[in-house]
Amino acid sequence: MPRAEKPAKSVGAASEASQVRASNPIFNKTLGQHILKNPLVVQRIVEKADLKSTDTVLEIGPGTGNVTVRILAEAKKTIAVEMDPRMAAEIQKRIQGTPLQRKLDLIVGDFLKVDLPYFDVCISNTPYQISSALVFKLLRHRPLWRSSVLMFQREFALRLVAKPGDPLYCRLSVNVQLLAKVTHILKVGKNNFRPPPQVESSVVRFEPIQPPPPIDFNEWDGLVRILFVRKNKTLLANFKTRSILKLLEDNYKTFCALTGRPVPPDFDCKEAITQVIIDCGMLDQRASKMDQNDFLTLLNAFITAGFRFTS
Ligand SMILES: C[S@@+](CC[C@H](N)C(=O)[O-])C[C@H]1O[C@@H](n2cnc3c(N)ncnc32)[C@H](O)[C@@H]1O
Repeated sequence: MPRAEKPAKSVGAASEASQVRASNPIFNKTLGQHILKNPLVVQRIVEKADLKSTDTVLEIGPGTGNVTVRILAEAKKTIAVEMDPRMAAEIQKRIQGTPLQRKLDLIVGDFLKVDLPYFDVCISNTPYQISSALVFKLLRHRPLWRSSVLMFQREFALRLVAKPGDPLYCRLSVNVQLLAKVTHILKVGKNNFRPPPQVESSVVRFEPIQPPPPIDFNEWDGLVRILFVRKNKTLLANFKTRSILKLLEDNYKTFCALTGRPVPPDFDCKEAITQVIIDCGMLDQRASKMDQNDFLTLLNAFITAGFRFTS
């Protein structure tokens, strides 16, 4: 994987960032190349990342470097992963011979395929076509980082932050909120980009939950997937025999005992929840890995997904 050369130069000040101008390449829409042309939006994004001068920043898709030069001016080091070699050449040309050059480590490759190094903060005007995979790659990266400030298509951003009861609440919301605190921080209109995309955009800030919840993420995702796929089904219709209900009830009581959760007087939900647990191979001893908050998030997801709990 080629990396940018790093000749020794002195560290630059913030004002130098604005003097380093981009040229005008032909943009490839299939790679999501919509360059942020409004310096005020760039500034807001970088401000929201609360960078320290000691930080190593990961930038995904630096493009021609409009965001990169700002980050370079504030952080100790920037690792930028860019898939398009033409863009990588642009950014190298842009900072060549400036004090910013020695602080950039440019990786030319697909973000979804590269091994990520350590970083404190991630900032990106993301390529929207890989939004979901990008988010989960970041959230499952170890060691965990401090925060990420990322631009997405507006609807995707709203799904990230949606709460139970919101029509946009979905598997993505449940899974992301299990792993991070997510906040919508800025709406960005189409005209702030060149060329303008067809959709509106939003900036979202992530702070990972530390320590990460002690559950197997793939098992958890399996549960949530079933919740949303079976939307509007009557759960009791899924039970082949009534005898299974006794088994499920025992499982549920074990689960409550293990997690210190009182068994609710209205017991309808437990059948549904335990069924999901069983469907995913998470019998009582596996379920004990979930804590009460995880369980309640799951319960909320269940109800929001439109399950009816009676026959
Ligand atoms: C929306 S543009 C952002 C450009 C620049 N950061 C800005 O805001 O002006 C997305 C950038 O991500 C790059 N890109 C697309 N897919 C990528 C991938 N899988 N890995 C790394 N970079 C990618 C594109 O070439 C493009 O430069």
